[in-house]
Amino acid sequence: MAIENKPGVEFDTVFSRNDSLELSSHHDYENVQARIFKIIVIGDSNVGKTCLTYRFCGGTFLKNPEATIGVDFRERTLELDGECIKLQIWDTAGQERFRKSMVEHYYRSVHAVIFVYDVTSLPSFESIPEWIEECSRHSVGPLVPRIMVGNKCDLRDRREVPASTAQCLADSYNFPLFETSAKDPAEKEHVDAIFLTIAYRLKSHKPLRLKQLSESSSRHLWNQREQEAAACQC
Ligand SMILES: Nc1nc2c(ncn2[C@@H]2O[C@H](COP(=O)(O)OP(=O)(O)OP(=O)(O)O)[C@@H](O)[C@H]2O)c(=O)[nH]1
Ligand SMILES: [Mg+2]
Repeated sequence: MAIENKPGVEFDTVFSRNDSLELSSHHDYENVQARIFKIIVIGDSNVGKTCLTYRFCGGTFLKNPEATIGVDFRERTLELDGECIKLQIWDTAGQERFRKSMVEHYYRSVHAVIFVYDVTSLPSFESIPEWIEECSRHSVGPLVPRIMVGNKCDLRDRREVPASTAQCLADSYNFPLFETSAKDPAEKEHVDAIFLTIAYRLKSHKPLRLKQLSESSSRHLWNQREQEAAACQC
């Protein structure tokens, strides 16, 4: 469950000048040096972090997701204005017992942070300041872009968090706010747009170079072992 990088799950995406979106599995990036950016997705359990990241990287709504243990990795390569950029997305566990040994790894060398709450769960929204604090405690610099996402907008009659309240909180931190649904197919392009907003902001930032990819991959393997060990109750 730890490393998800199956063929067919990662999509290459080309953005033309007018930003219209085109998914393609035929682009050959093998010989292209992609800049790699690490994005972590944080928030209470059950808010839809896994479904959102799966929607972005896999293109579909993931039915019956299990609670994330430690972290799941997904990635998607984008071509922005002719430049190849790889977003390496860390889908973190919301449940304390599944994240405690991993927290240091989540925040290390992160390039952007997405805080997710569920618009139908006031407690998940009220937790956002704690997640923001945790992020700051782990020395994530002020220049690292942060955004807030309210998920499950499709459940209109169950909404507990008014958009205006969420906007006030986002404004108080100076974060952009997006509301969306990982489930509603009509929101698919909006989910893409959220990650695209981050990608454009990161384009001018210092990248994690390819050289570091192998180091980072071995860390993932190590993390996987650590998760397995943590999950073992014996
Ligand atoms: N209606 C609706 N349900 C959603 C949406 N996104 C996720 N869900 C449901 O919410 C539940 C939790 O989704 P996950 O993506 O596993 O939540 P998570 O934040 O990854 O949870 P942890 O891994 O425990 O931290 C699942 O039953 C999903 O089907 C959405 O946009 N709309
Ligand atoms: Mg999850």
